[in-house]
Amino acid sequence: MSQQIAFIGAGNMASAILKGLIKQGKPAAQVHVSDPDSDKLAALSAEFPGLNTYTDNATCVATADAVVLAVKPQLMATVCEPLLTAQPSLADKLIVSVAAGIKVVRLRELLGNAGRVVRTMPNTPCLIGQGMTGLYADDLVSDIDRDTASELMQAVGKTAWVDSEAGLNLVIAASGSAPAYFFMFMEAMQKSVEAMGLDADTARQFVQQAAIGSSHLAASEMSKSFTELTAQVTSKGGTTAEAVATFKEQDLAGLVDQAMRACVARAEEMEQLF
Ligand SMILES: NC(=O)C1=CN([C@@H]2O[C@H](COP(=O)(O)OP(=O)(O)OC[C@H]3O[C@@H](n4cnc5c(N)ncnc54)[C@H](OP(=O)(O)O)[C@@H]3O)[C@@H](O)[C@H]2O)C=CC1
Ligand SMILES: O=C(O)[C@@H]1CCC=N1
Repeated sequence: MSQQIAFIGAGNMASAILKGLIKQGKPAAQVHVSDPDSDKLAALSAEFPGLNTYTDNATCVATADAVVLAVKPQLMATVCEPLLTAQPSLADKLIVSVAAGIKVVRLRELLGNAGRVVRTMPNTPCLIGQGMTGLYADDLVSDIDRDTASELMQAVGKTAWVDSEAGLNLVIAASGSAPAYFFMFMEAMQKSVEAMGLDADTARQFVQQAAIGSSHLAASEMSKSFTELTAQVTSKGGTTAEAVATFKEQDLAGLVDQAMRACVARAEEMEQLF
């Protein structure tokens, strides 16, 4: 990717993607990033000499071929407004949004009918190159632009396209927000064994490594369903069976379903708000 890429916002997601790109060999001089926080920009510049940093978004996008919008959804309209008059026009650039709950049609409206808009939904494991990003674009977006967006997000993990925009809200529930669910589950496990007598560091080490090992096992055994992988652990009359029975009695699956549906409902609500 020999293009000039601009990031609006230097927060978690933008800095993860730009770091991934530069670590993959993209010259820092081809990367531009803007943020109101000059300390954040200085830290990135120190890490990546040659990186172009700005506190003015319009200047940041001026020479860019692709612009990554990585601000909070609540701020998107405010951030886009001054870009409407940017020269050259954003209509000539590929726009990649990482924001939850802002549809392509709204992004186009905010950006003066810019046609080349790709929506993406990454997750925080992008920070260590282990992310998963869902992408969506409509028929107005060319294969070349789709490839550029895929390449961009592959700098920080795996990617998959969804063929309807509503599918991206399901990606939020399944992947974008999902690290939080796993961390909460791990924390609950850690707290429980701590309460029963294990020290905090040891508890974390065991819970964390169990999660890492289980994820890798699932990924290396794609022919097995999660039910089959659970059965592999569950000895008849043994310990796991008791834990699994408790989860079933308390309807863990129902609780997870409720949480996932709440996540999707909020994404849909945000589509009306921002
Ligand atoms: N966090 C996550 O797990 C995921 C987030 N997303 C999406 O990514 C987007 C960014 O989230 P995330 O990276 O977590 O958020 P962060 O708050 O870490 O990053 C947003 C950045 O935008 C900066 N900013 C604020 N105002 C402006 C402005 N006017 N111009 C330029 N930059 C500005 C913020 O600066 P300051 O802090 O100084 O206000 C901050 O550095 C959101 O839209 C979210 O929906 C998508 C998938 C996962
Ligand atoms: O919570 C959020 O709205 C964002 C989108 C997915 C993860 N974080």
